Amino acid sequence: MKIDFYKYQGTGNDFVMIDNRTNDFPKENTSLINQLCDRRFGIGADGLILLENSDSTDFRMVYFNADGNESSMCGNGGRCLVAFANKLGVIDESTAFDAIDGLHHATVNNEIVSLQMIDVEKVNNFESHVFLDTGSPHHIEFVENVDAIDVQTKGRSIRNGAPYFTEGTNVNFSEVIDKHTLKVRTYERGVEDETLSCGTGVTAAAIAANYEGKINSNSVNIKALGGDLTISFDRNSDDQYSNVILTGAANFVFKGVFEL
Ligand SMILES: N[C@@H](CCC[C@H](N)C(=O)O)C(=O)O
Repeated sequence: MKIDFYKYQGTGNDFVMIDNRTNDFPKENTSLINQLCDRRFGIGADGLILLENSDSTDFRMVYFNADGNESSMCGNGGRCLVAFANKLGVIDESTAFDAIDGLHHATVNNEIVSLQMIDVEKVNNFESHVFLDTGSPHHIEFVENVDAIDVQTKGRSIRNGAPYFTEGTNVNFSEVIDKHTLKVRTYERGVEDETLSCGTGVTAAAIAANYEGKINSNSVNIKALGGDLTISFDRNSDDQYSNVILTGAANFVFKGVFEL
């Protein structure tokens, strides 16, 4: 069987996209997904995303990390999937779709996608870090010089250590550039490496910075290794945030076919 795929990237976080409205793709085949995402033996990507039919919205997002396992929400992947749905003609400029963490609204215009993320219900503040869930779990540490951090080594040890253990977490290191701007680097669970950008991660870093009073605005500019993003939000009460919108470029790279 031949399967068409499309490669997309959102600020350097890259994905294999498959239109699975026919349900032909064998999504229980973890080693196949892992191999398709492999940068030497496959197409190469941080994750693989299926666009599937939904009963109540325009489409459903099914996300797999590069290790082949289905995982929690991917913000950059969601933005890329919206651009893909637009390219396929499934949606026009605005959409509502289902993902593992619930309903998402989004708009796409000239490859710029704004994606509404889930509301944040709780921000857990510790002496050395902040932990919160923006659709995926994120540990955030604020540092003086993020370029000097060994994200691979430090991120991996935090991801596997207490209190996260086998379920793990994504790990973000963030430097405050000014009252509106953060630089963020992320070690991603399931990719088990630093990625060039992580949508749910930069969203978590922006909210953590607002919560800790490190930024004083409800619109935050993010500098990730792979490009720039913005996050806006409303702070409803002490640690509850809604209307969280992640905006940035989501670009088609190339398309191809593989054979099963
Ligand atoms: N790259 C993503 C996050 C993907 C999920 C993560 N690796 C996990 O398993 O928690 C993003 O852009 O949010």
